[in-house]
Amino acid sequence: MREFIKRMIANGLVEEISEPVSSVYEAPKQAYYNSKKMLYFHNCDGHKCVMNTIFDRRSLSVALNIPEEKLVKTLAACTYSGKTHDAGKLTFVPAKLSALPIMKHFPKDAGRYLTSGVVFSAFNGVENASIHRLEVLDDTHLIGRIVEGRHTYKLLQQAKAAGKKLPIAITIGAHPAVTFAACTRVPEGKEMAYAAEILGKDMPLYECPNGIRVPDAEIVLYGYMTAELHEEGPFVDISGTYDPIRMQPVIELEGMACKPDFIYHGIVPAGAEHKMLMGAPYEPRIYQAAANVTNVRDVYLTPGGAGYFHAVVQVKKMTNGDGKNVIMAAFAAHTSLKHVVVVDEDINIYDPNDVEFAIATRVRADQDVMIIAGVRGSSLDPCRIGDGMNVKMGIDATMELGHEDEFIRADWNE
Ligand SMILES: C/C(=C\C(=O)O)CCOP(=O)(O)O
Ligand SMILES: [Mn+2]
Repeated sequence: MREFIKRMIANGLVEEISEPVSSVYEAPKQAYYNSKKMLYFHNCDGHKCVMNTIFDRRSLSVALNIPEEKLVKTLAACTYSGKTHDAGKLTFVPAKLSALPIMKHFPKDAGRYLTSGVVFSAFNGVENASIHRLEVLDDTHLIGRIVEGRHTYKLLQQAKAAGKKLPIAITIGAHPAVTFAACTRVPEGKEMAYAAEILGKDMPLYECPNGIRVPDAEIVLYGYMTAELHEEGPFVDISGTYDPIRMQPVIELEGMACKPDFIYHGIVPAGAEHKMLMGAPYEPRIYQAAANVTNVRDVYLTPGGAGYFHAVVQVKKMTNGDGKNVIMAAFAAHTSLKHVVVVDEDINIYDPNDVEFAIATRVRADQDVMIIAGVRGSSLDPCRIGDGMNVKMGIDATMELGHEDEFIRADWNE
């Protein structure tokens, strides 16, 4: 993380704040409304703290060391083949969460939450790394929002079936490539191979006393995810609305390892960094899936769709009907996607007005709109049915092949 912060400072992308700021509401509120730079607080409850580490495509480009215009294509070409190596054991002291500036973000949140923690877990030789929001219960206990059906949930179910607790470790302030990889739905066990491939180097992993391996980070916690359930939430999540109370697994912490003068990383829910980390990792995945259907040019998860629920896919169709297959490919690649629009190469997918132009002039709703009911969506969608069922919509806003002249906008370069 520190090398990345130095590069962001060198790029003029960091605002350093020396005035004292509270971890309760003040720091999150500043990050929410001041999202054009990384915020580096030098006194957040007396600690160093960064927020908005990745807040737009330029900062993502700096973090991953990939030119901005090549991000989606470069990441889509990854094969999750990076190498890691064991680099020894970490030294821990007893866990004490109150020693960290863990933030309370919104007034009706249930309490303080770790929001940048990458949870590493392993069971029967299968490893996983994913970000989970973690509510603070006391100095040594957290409650994790562990979404049903995802990798961590599956490993916990296996541990419980074997009458065991799931060994876990949590990193705070790892390299952004680690966080980005942990936010990506990659094949089981491949998150750190993806991060190492992005970084272009063999990545050291350090062993915790419970056997879990973690990359370098400012703070490392280790312990066990248990079968015990506790109320978790309410909590403002990606949509900016309060996600409701659910019964979720309790995590019991044993140890904590902090770098001297550690830098804490906080992510304000529904802020720019949250939207980038929830959405950008899915763009290469949708790109890969759409590339199996037709010529795909680019993919964008839009901020208006909370960076997570809406995508625009830009293609050069080979045959009529490709648009509908791209819609289905996008929904398969990102199962929390709710609405997707497929457009041609002449549409600027980063300009909502241009996308709207395509919808306004190239869509006949009786033939170009695909409605899918009874499908699993995101548990974070306030209009979900139950805890995740939903209705999805795809819009094929591409021109009819052979009739492009009727749709292309006039200009003076003809
Ligand atoms: C709860 C989740 C993310 C967060 O807390 O920001 C994951 C949501 O997973 P879905 O599959 O979209 O329900
Ligand atoms: Mn995973």
